[in-house]
Amino acid sequence: MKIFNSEQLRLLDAYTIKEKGIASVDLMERAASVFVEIFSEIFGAEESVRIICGTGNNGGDGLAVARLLHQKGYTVFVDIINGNESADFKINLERLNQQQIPWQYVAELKLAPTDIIIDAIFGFGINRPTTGIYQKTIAAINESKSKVVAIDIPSGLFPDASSENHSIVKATHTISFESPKLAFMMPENDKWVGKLHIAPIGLSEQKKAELKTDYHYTLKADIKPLAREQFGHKGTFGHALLIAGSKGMMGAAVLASKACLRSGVGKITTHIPRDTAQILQISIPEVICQESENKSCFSESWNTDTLQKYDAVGIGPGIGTKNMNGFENFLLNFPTNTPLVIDADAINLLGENPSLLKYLPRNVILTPHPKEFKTLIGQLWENDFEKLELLKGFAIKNGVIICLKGHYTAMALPSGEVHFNSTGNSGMGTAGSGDVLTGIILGFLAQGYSVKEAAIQGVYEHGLAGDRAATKRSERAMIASDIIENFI
Ligand SMILES: NC(=O)C1=CN([C@@H]2O[C@H](COP(=O)(O)OP(=O)(O)OC[C@H]3O[C@@H](n4cnc5c(N)ncnc54)[C@H](O)[C@@H]3O)[C@@H](O)[C@H]2O)[C@@H](O)CC1
Ligand SMILES: Nc1ncnc2c1ncn2[C@@H]1O[C@H](COP(=O)(O)OP(=O)(O)O)[C@@H](O)[C@H]1O
Ligand SMILES: [K+]
Repeated sequence: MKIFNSEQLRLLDAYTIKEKGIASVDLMERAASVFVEIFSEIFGAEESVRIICGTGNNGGDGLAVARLLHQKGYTVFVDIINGNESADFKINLERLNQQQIPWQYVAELKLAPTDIIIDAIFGFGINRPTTGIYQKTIAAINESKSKVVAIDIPSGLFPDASSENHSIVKATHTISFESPKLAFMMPENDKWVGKLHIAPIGLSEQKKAELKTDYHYTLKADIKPLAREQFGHKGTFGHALLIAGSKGMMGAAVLASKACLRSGVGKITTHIPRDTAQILQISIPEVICQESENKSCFSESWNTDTLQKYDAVGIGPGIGTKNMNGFENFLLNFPTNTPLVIDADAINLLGENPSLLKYLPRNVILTPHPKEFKTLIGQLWENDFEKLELLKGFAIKNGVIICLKGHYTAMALPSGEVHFNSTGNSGMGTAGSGDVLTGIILGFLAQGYSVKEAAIQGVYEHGLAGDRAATKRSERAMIASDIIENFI
């Protein structure tokens, strides 16, 4: 799914009205009814609802929502912050009056206790930080004990730029129309957005396909697993090489190897430090163990020919950062066309010696978490929008795919595209989850997925397995092994 900016959403709105010949107020009605459908699945009619509206189209949505909830039997009360009224706002105010739904203009909002507040002050039309009565109202909403449901976007939040230090409504739920806003993908905005729901309102599919954006949100429909050939065998489903582990960190090698096998790969060889094979072999009998001649996981006898025998290579989980020479030697000898996934300490090694970046082969995926990303680029960022620009810049400059892990893992491609992942949960914030991801991506690469498919689909399926694990156990109790067990 594409993520559109506010300008594009306005275009889509206008085009849909023209193409489908529907009045803008009817599109507003559709948005309001989709909102009410989702809202009423979450909250019952016994809960009292106060709807706080601006006077633009977000406020108009609020008025239409008030009327539809009233018709469904909810007790509603509307507060309006006086301002320039949009045409569709005016129509909806008239409709509200016809139904005799109580409302008032507010000068200073004194909130009587209510179960739920619906926030309809500003939508994507916000163009400057909120001040005055708007700021005061937002503060009153945030200080109330009510649950808060934002229409389209929490009021005050900029959809396409950083809103640091602005006054913003703190929503428990955000029901957003048609596509998520870029701001929702940023960890710094988690506290405002709450649980995100996407509500399609039927904007023009043709126009959506035409409009170009760098930003995408991966959903089930975007996932196209490779067909498994009926006559295929372990020799055709790919042979992966994983370089992982060090003394005390063999669990990382175990988790990544097992996840790689579960991803459907034909064979995996796991290259580990000398005298550590027993741990791996007892944990996973299916793995081919290859011990290094030395105590690090880097072999001195590797050359391009030996590495070329594998369909894909993964390096990093649990390797430590002691052997820069070994890593350098590995990269210098790495075959140009073999896909490679680089994780964990291998990323830290690259960060310590950026001159090695030029030796990266063609098909590379890096999977840092934010701390590793900081080490890799050697600088910090002011806010998450700046971090996103740095991520894009890194992918473009180095011609690699880089997956910045987190709640909405961001995958930046050398083309400048960024794909945000929609699956996964906070239960995955547990040691070893990242090793599992490396194993899955490696397995996908070895089976013949392109680097783009392996990154996007690997991250999606990793999150999906994490969501299944959380359902069976709980976000609190699940551990990384549960992600592997729930990969199907
Ligand atoms: N996709 C769509 O295009 C649809 C949009 N709809 C709704 O329309 C909303 C956008 O409506 P509008 O463009 O009318 O804009 P808003 O309702 O978000 O804001 C209204 C106006 O407030 C003013 N404003 C901006 N920042 C301000 C500030 N800090 N202090 C005071 N005034 C400020 C601006 O002039 C802005 O146009 C969406 O978020 C959504 O809720 C829906 O009604 C239907 C379809
Ligand atoms: N709150 C969260 N929501 C969704 N996914 C998460 C969350 N926390 C962690 N994850 C996922 O779990 C994995 C953790 O990786 P990482 O930090 O490298 O762990 P480790 O180093 O312990 O293996 C990443 O894929 C990340 O996207
Ligand atoms: K809003």
